[in-house]
Amino acid sequence: MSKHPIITLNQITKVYTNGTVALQDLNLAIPESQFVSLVGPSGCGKSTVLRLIAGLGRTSSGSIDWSITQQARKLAFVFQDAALMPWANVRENVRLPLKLARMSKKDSQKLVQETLELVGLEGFEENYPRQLSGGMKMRVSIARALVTQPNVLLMDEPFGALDEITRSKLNGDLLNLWLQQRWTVVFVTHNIYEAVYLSNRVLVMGISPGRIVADVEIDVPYPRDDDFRTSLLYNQYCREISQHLAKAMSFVPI
Ligand SMILES: Nc1ncnc2c1ncn2[C@@H]1O[C@H](COP(=O)(O)OP(=O)(O)OP(=O)(O)O)[C@@H](O)[C@H]1O
Repeated sequence: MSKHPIITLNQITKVYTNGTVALQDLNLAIPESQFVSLVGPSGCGKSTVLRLIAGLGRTSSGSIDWSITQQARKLAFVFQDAALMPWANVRENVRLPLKLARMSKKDSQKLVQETLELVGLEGFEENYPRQLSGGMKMRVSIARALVTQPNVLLMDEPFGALDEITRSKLNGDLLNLWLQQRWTVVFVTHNIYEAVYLSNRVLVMGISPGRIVADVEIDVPYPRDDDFRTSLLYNQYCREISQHLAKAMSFVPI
């Protein structure tokens, strides 16, 4: 993994028009190909960080610097809600961003099929969203992001609505894909175990104002498997992050 930052957030403050200070003086450098997770109490500004990186909304002060040109930047977003078009089958749902980019059906065909195979959706091309489980819908949503061949993947609690077994399977599959493709990933989750399993680095955010309170490197080689999930080291990382989180949460009125 390159240590060279692809994205640098410099002294970012974000105040929404209603006066909410979502982020204050946030500094963060994300190396190319890093898998970084953001965890923190509800309202600490995790989604705001993702949106600002995506260019959806302006910073109130500070800057976001990229080491690659705007043209070379290919960002894709995955949300918790798969937000599929109910009237279109899997293939057409995945083709949507290419269609919006005015790529012809013929040109997009191979790319769509390759992406469907990559995420394990071969054989489901003709299915409609109502015929798919929650996990399969999320696979379609991921495929729709990957079909654009991004170099930065922004994921906002993508597996938050899934049951544990499905989440665990998708975690493993996502890691395998990342190992092949090495996008830079910024992953928001409320789940510490998921964050530790997936990431090179876990950032714990605090609230009022939103800021980074801990930056923990998960110094464990990939591929990571079930042995890692049951290891002492894994539990130590989870405990360390949980303690940072508890401290951050102690300032949250419940
Ligand atoms: N468009 C907006 N206008 C005003 N306030 C907003 C807006 N979007 C977010 N906020 C506020 O900014 C703060 C940070 O919100 P954000 O959604 O980034 O937090 P989060 O950590 O992602 O929360 P959650 O874990 O609940 O999704 C919250 O207080 C939220 O209410």
